[in-house]
Amino acid sequence: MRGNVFSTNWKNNQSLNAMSNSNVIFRVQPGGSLRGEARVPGDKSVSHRSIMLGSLAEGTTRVSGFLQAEDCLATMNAFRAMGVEIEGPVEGCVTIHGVGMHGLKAPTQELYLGNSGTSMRLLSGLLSGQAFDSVLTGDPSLSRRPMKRVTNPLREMGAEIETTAAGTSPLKIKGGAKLKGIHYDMPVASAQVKSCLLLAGLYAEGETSVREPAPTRDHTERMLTGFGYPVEREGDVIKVRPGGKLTACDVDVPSDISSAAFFMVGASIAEGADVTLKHVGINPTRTGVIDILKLMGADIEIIDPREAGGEPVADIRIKSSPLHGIDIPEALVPLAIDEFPVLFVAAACAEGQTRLTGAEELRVKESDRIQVMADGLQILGIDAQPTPDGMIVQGGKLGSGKVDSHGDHRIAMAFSIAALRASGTIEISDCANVNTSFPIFVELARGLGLDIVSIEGEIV
Ligand SMILES: O=C(O)C1=C[C@@H](OP(=O)(O)O)[C@@H](O)[C@H](O)C1
Ligand SMILES: C=C(OP(=O)(O)O)C(=O)O
Repeated sequence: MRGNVFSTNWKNNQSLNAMSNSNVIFRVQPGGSLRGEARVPGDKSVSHRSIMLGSLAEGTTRVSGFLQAEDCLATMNAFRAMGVEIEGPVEGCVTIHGVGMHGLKAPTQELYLGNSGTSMRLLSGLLSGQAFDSVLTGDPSLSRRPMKRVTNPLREMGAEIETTAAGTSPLKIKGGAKLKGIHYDMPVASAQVKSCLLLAGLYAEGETSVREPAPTRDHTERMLTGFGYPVEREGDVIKVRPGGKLTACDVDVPSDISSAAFFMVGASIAEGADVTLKHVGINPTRTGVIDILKLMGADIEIIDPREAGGEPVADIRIKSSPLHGIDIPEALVPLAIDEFPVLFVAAACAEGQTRLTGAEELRVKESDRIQVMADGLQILGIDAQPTPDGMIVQGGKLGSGKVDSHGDHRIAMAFSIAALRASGTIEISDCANVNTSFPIFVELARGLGLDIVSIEGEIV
């Protein structure tokens, strides 16, 4: 069985991906404003977890608001390849026929996870506890991202995982390892590492506990609880024990605050803007972007806070407002970790200096988000100085020019938003990966008033 899994040709998957990555260029005309109401697509983190826990549950889980984007579809395909029957997605609805904690089947080929760090890191924990072998692969960006942060503690638990010499994927996970619970003090504040270990802990002997150095998104803990699996939290330590079961339930996925963030910044910086974003997840472990923008002077109103599917949600109204530079409090960094590309754009449009520190994690995302954003802002005429763990940005006048997103969805969308305050056209290359988290970005942004088009370009 193992030979079978390990010998399949993962390069096939890679070349398929390379073909679909033709140079999609976003061309955005300067100025204009954003007005109206919109519902951005479902939360990526919650969507991934709904597939994982729904698959391991007993019974049928119905998910609504599921993010139909490449990253979450990669997770879905992985579970289908392990024998789980999943219907959809159709208009955000997915039906998962759970197979129970021990019902996954050996995949007959490598599990290709595209661009998705969340899929790879969470699955590495879950698969370490299975009886069968598996191999996890990804696209060139994911294949460069650090995996020792999960493989080291998993090996401490008894997992048998092979990586490249650099500690990157492919991850070859040997089935049948006897896992034992450990206590792990996480050196970085990472929800992916925490979730990986908690999922491995469901299959380990004894207690698994994880200490987070700062609060990180807690969707795994909330959703495990929602599926009836006991999770304990004592201060900054989260604990699970084996032997429980997951019971299928309905999951209502809120809109992704990380996608909403582009329009929060856009509406703040554009003259005369007034935007309401509907049904956005406002889990306190995700709302750093609201806190940071408010500290910069943004006009943000939280309307009708309520609960949906175990997660707090609200409508969010943002009106244009002059922003000023701040020193971003380090405690907010993990709570806004995916929002810094667009927050750097806010900083470029703010009066005075904005300083980010304590954010070295940004260097190991889909791209080096510190360097890539600083390079692009400099091309647009902004004084943006990268530092090892952040950036110093002097607010100024955004010009025009051609910038490279380096295949990073959040960089592509952040520079699109910058056009609202630019003096000329901004052209962004390598934007195909916007499909990983926000496939309807161009359409939705146009609906709110951004003058953006997506064109096929030559690969130079
Ligand atoms: O757990 C998750 O769903 C995520 C955690 C974060 O990564 P880290 O855990 O690496 O900070 C975030 O950047 C990513 O987009 C999604
Ligand atoms: C970092 C991100 O995702 P992932 O780690 O899942 O690739 C992101 O979406 O910004």
